[in-house]
Amino acid sequence: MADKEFTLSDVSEHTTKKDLFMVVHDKVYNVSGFVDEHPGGEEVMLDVGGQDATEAFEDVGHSDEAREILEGLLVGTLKRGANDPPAPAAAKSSNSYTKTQDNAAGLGIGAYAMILIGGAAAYFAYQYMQQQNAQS
Ligand code: HEM
Repeated sequence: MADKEFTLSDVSEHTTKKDLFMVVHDKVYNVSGFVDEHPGGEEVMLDVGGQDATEAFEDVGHSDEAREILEGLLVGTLKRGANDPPAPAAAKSSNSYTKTQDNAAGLGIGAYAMILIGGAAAYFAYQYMQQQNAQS
């Protein structure tokens, strides 16, 4: 069922709360069962129902958990016709947001490593000096 192909006009026929489809990154999702549970409210889901919701979905910077839920709602792929608008550009806001977090974490680990290495170097230098003093 998940490899079924839909056109944008097929998707646009599912716009009610009980029968709601949306497109995210050229995949078609049946979100009817999830509308009531959506933490962002049903209003926004109904707004993009039957349409390409890629930008709306990415603009919010949804979590990985949200993406997992999305996978469970997959019903098929979008077949773009010659007259259809092109696919929106690949994820931007949410990705750069996660990347910033990754970088911050990376820096954090780097900083800890510096402190550890610096501490160890100071310790050995101190030991060395003690030895020198003891010899003289
Ligand atoms: C099937 C598609 C969608 C799924 C599975 C989904 C799932 C979720 C989940 C799990 C959250 C909680 C926060 C997080 O984990 O990121 C969330 C929050 C939110 N979603 Fe969605 N979402 C979908 C579509 C949309 C769309 C199309 C819009 C918008 C226009 C939207 C707007 C929001 C907003 C504004 C929040 C933040 C709510 C808050 O923090 O108060 N979502 N969504």
